Amino acid sequence: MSSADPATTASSGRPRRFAPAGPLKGRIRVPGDKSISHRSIMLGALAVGETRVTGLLEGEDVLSTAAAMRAMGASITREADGTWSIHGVGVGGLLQPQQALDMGNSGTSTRLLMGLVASHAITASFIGDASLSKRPMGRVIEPLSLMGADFTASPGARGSQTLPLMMRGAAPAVPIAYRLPVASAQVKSAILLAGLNTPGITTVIEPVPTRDHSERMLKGFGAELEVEVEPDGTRVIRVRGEAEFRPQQIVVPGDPSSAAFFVVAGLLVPGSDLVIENVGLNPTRAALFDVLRQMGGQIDELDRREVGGEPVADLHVRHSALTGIAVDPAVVPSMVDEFPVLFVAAALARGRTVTTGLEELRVKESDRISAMRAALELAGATVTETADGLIIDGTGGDPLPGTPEGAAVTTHLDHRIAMSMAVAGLASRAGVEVDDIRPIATSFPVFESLLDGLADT
Ligand SMILES: O=C(O)C1=C[C@@H](OP(=O)(O)O)[C@@H](O)[C@H](O)C1
Ligand SMILES: C=C(OP(=O)(O)O)C(=O)O
Repeated sequence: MSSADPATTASSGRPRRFAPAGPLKGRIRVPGDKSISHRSIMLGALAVGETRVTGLLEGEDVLSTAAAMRAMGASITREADGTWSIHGVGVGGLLQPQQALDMGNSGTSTRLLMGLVASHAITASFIGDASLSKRPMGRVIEPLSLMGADFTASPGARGSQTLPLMMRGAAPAVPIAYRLPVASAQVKSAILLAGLNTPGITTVIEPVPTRDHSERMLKGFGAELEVEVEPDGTRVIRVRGEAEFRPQQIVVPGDPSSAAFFVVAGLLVPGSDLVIENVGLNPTRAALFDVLRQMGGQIDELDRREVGGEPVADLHVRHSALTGIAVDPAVVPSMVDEFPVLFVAAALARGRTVTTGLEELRVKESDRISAMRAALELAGATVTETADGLIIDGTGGDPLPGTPEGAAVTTHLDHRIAMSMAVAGLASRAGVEVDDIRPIATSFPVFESLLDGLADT
């Protein structure tokens, strides 16, 4: 979604009603993992020679990353069979972009690319859509400024720590040892990426583990990176700068955050029995499936294997009677994007589900705690909002009433609210009207066609 596109205003959204469905049956394959796709393009763009990527997610967020890396000198093309070919510029070789980098709706693109630019002698302006322009960038501005980068708020910014922002990188940048004040893989990755072109050793101290795709992939490309785990679980990640990258052949596994919508739909819609193939199950990502199993969800892993250095399995999901639980806040980073759809599962469970420790959800594409409270209430669920989560009293398996005639849930340019409420619609009596489904294309462009295909069979 281009930030220059006037259609990004909520008033001109594309609405859709998601109607109750019959059993979901069959086999589907969800697109590639968004986090891994972003990183394949960024790291491929730093390797001299050809990196080939199969299974890349061709969602708008990843395409924003690709456009930005092209603007900074990489050659990135898609071949007819869907393989992506990347010829990079070498670590330290990024070129001055001639135009503002349009990050669309993507926080990952913005924060990770700021990391890359921070240790190059280039200046870049970052712009984004209305949702991204509200999101906090102070969390990367602080460490990257310590490394020597300089940030200037542009006219029109809401504050000094939101887009549009102009940044001037520093070469040489200064290596830092930085303790993450917030559990964020984006902040961790921004610092590690900045460290690649920084002399010496850059250290990130991570008290609460977050997704580790950057660490895995940086090692694969040849960076000298080590992770030390302290007795209390704190991870100390060190990367040596002035790295030389070897181009890679990357196979991107299916995105567990996209599979999540079909897993919950399969659990909630009576009679469903489906297999979702090739789902990435990296332990730093897969906590939703464990939580749903604790609630009584029948989710079996078939043919567990490795794809592109990540654990993968096919997930067999059957309709299940769910029971509410208190979700352990320790799992939050390993399912941070899956809470909106977990709330939908909770709305149909028997008894109460309590979630805590979700402050970070308030600074995603929307405030996902309050957006989901409002959306579920409109669909007839019983929900209480707290400072750091939702308390949901489920129906015990009965469908939700659905949205009243003439009313639609508001998605606030947030793909995960739109898809979660689509799932709620399948498990409702009257259907759920969603005000704007266009944001779904940021992470899951084939969501509707997969859903409609399953419901037809
Ligand atoms: O590093 C990544 O690829 C991501 C990290 C998470 O964000 P935070 O680091 O802000 O938690 C997640 O919400 C986002 O969808 C993707
Ligand atoms: C938070 C998300 O993405 P990003 O931060 O990249 O916009 C998401 O996909 O749910």
